[in-house]
Amino acid sequence: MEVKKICCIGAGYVGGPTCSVIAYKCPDIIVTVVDLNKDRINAWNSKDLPIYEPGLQEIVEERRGKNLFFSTNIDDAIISADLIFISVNTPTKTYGVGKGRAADLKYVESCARHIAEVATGFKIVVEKSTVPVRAAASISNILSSNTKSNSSFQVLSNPEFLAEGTAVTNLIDPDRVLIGGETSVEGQAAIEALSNVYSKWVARDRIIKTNTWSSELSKLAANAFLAQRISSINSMSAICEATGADVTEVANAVGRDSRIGNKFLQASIGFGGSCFQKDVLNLVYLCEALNLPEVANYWQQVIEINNYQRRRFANQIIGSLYNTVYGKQIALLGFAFKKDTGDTRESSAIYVAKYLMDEGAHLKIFDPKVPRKQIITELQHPTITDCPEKARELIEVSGDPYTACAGSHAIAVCTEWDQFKLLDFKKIYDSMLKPAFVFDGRGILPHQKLLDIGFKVSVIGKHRENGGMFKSASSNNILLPSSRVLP
Ligand SMILES: NC(=O)C1=CN([C@@H]2O[C@H](COP(=O)(O)OP(=O)(O)OC[C@H]3O[C@@H](n4cnc5c(N)ncnc54)[C@H](O)[C@@H]3O)[C@@H](O)[C@H]2O)C=CC1
Ligand SMILES: O=C(O)[C@H]1O[C@H](OP(=O)(O)OP(=O)(O)OC[C@H]2O[C@@H](n3ccc(=O)[nH]c3=O)[C@H](O)[C@@H]2O)[C@H](O)[C@@H](O)[C@@H]1O
Repeated sequence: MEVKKICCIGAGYVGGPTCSVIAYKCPDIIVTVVDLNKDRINAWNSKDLPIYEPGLQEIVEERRGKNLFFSTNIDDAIISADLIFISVNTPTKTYGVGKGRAADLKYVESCARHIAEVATGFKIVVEKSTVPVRAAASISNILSSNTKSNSSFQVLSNPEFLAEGTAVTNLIDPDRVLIGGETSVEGQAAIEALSNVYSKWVARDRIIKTNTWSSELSKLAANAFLAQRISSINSMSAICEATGADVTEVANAVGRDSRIGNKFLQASIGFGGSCFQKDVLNLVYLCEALNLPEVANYWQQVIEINNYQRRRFANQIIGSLYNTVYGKQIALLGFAFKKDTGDTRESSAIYVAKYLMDEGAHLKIFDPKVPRKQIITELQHPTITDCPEKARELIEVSGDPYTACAGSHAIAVCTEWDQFKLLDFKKIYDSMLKPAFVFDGRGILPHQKLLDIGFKVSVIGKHRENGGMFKSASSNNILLPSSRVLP
């Protein structure tokens, strides 16, 4: 079977870029991305796309109106498609059984019911969303229980591995494309049909074909392994700060072992983003449901270290500012969960801000891509504060980094935006209260230059000595106090 028309339900961070790239690489396929959210669809049809991804605007503008369409007419798109991607959100459940851990599949289920209701003829339904193992069985079940006499379905798993900020390059040149399906003849034919779409631009040997459950589990496993690496290096950063080691040197030495590899070893204030925490928790819940408590505990530790790292960074700031930040002004540089995106979902900056606000600090926040309203909404969320009015009084969103830093006691770098490396730090130093502190939670700033200017600098994973006070190799500028004294 040849796929000629694709419908994608869910015009989010995955559905939008993935289908734009399919439309770009397959001009003969008509791709329609649909969503219940009118504003989002309007934005996809405008100059201001709803998400920022380098290179995406050009691709959308090249194909939109030709073979790429964004619409709220979900029924029509389902009816005319040969292949339907389900690319809706699968957040952590906030209610009922599995609250705080299990994936909430209500949006996936509602898509399956919608497809069953309106589809006619044969459709390949592709699970693009990240789901627990065996979710495809539920989709199949809903589809087959509601099938009209003239419709039939094959369900595939085709998880997405793109990372935000590099979505377009990841989609154009993926490490692999994973397609899981039934081992039956019909299942294999459906796998082949989807594989033929990707093979228009992805080498055949990069398209991995597996059974459905392996595909679903591989997605959770990949995110768990990536998150585990970050928690591993962050756990090392704590040891580095308490000894004479430097986490950058350790990461380099460890990563040069080709069996380990050098990627994803950047110590930080903890991983953020909509998926790592959600998917690891999803895995933990799955293990518990499968009565595998030891495995569940193992993966739970990845989350515990991440929470610890966020808290540790905030505690370092508070400790260094003479154990109180009450009424003090702290500039947060960066609020997105990583550079090159405006996405703040589960950003570690939110938690650092929360811990500082809990101590009464005033925050001046600057991020090059996150709108002011979004920052305020995140910090007034009920999971972050029980008093939104008070939180509002403690937050000021600045339009540029210099305004954020002026009059501050300290700067905390929360996101690794390249532009922060090139700031005029002398100008910033002159505008701050003294002693002027910098807490580099991403290890990106020119530290020696900052020390030479007169800043007190603390870098995640860099050595503290003499009762926890830092000394630079070439200056006497004393940095972070810590809670412990070296033996
Ligand atoms: N954000 C990322 O970088 C990645 C996300 N994923 C996975 O992809 C899935 C989607 O994630 P995002 O795109 O980030 O989510 P998102 O929240 O940005 O987009 C999901 C969209 O689905 C729409 N939607 C929900 N139910 C619907 C329904 N019944 N009919 C029509 N539209 C509906 C929502 O309105 C929303 O616009 C999740 O399972 C996520 O875990 C996988 C890889 C990367
Ligand atoms: O399923 C998903 O949603 C996606 O999750 C991640 O992508 P993403 O969250 O967009 O971004 P990453 O580059 O993985 O960064 C995640 C977080 O880890 C942090 N990080 C990353 C790398 C590192 O060395 N250190 C570190 O702290 C980042 O700053 C960020 O907060 C995975 O990289 C993608 O493969 C996956 O498809």
